[in-house]
Amino acid sequence: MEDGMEHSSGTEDGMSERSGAGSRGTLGVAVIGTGRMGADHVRRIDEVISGARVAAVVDIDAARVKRLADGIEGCTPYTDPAAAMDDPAVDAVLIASPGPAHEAALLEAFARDLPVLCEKPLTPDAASALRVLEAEQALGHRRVQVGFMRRYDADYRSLKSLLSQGTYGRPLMLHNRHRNADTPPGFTNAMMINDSVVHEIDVTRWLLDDEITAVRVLRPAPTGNAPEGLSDPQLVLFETAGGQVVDTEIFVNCGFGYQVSCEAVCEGGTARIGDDRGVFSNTAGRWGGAIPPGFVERFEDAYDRQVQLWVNATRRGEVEGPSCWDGYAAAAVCEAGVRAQATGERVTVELVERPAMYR
Ligand SMILES: NC(=O)c1ccc[n+]([C@@H]2O[C@H](COP(=O)([O-])OP(=O)(O)OC[C@H]3O[C@@H](n4cnc5c(N)ncnc54)[C@H](O)[C@@H]3O)[C@@H](O)[C@H]2O)c1
Ligand SMILES: O[C@H]1[C@H](O)[C@@H](O)[C@H](O)[C@@H](O)[C@H]1O
Repeated sequence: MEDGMEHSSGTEDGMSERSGAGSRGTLGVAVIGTGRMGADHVRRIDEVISGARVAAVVDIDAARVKRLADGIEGCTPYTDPAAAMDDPAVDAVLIASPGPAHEAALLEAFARDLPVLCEKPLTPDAASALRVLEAEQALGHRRVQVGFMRRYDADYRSLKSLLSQGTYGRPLMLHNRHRNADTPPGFTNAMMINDSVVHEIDVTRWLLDDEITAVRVLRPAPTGNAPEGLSDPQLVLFETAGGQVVDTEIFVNCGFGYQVSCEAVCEGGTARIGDDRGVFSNTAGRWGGAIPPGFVERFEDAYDRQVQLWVNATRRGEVEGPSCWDGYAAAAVCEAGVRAQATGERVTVELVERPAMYR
């Protein structure tokens, strides 16, 4: 299989510099944060991914990591990320703690020159993302792949290749829809941008190969299904440096399931992904298909491919995929988006000059 997803012992090529990794032939991963996403990555590395194993699990919830580690051979539980990274069985780190905890874990990984797959967002604001970007530059080489997993989804990859090949001519606009059935407790207006729209920020930059320069947010009358204080849905508008306009409907309490779609409007036609997944049926005077309940089901293949390609690249001693620059640029757009949301104004995005390491 192209991405090396089948179970096999794999070949031994260029592992991380941590002693012992090469001779074991399998990448020992510490998963930091074992909640919804981290526990799913633990299962994925344990059951799906080839060439890697879960060497350590880390969470501030000691009982949780003990339970998880008990079910995995050779896996040690930790409550302190730094202690896990000092474990000689750990060659690489997957960060799946909440966004505000990412910076500290990233800096600990840099201090040990360990490769990292960091769940989105890189960090929750532009200043901390810039500190991470500068710390990685100080190492002199890339260490981080950011978990913008939509870049690994088959539909998004098809759309990207249509746009790159110019099949429909120059792209003029993107129309995105991003709907979640409901939100976890404590979900805020800022999280609608930082946690949810951050995916559209990344796919916009990636699909159009351009930076986002300004953001506006419109807030229609909210649904009665949203928790008190949450302005849901919202319409987020981006302008790009090349003059394209991108709209994103973010609706995180739509109630009926998980839907993500993207339509590119180009000079010579349009291309749309995300509407037609799975079995299409006709029965009892109705037609239609199923809507996945959540992101885990919708993007399962993308998460698998993202982690497998990270493991493959890491074992070759390389770093691929979304970079700290992508994480920083997304954080800067998010920050502008949160300001635009609060003020109703058009807010411009300020970026530092792109360092040579990320060109
Ligand atoms: N790519 C995606 O589609 C996707 C989907 C969901 C979540 N995420 C991202 O994954 C990350 C985790 O989200 P989640 O939904 O799993 O959150 P969660 O709240 O379910 O889990 C977070 C876990 O981290 C632990 N934790 C908190 N602080 C910690 C620290 N300092 N060190 C170690 N562990 C700590 C918590 O105890 C909890 O078990 C976030 O960055 C989130 O944005 C990505
Ligand atoms: O953290 C999650 C995750 O990133 C999902 O992919 C997204 O659809 C949700 O809106 C967000 O809350």
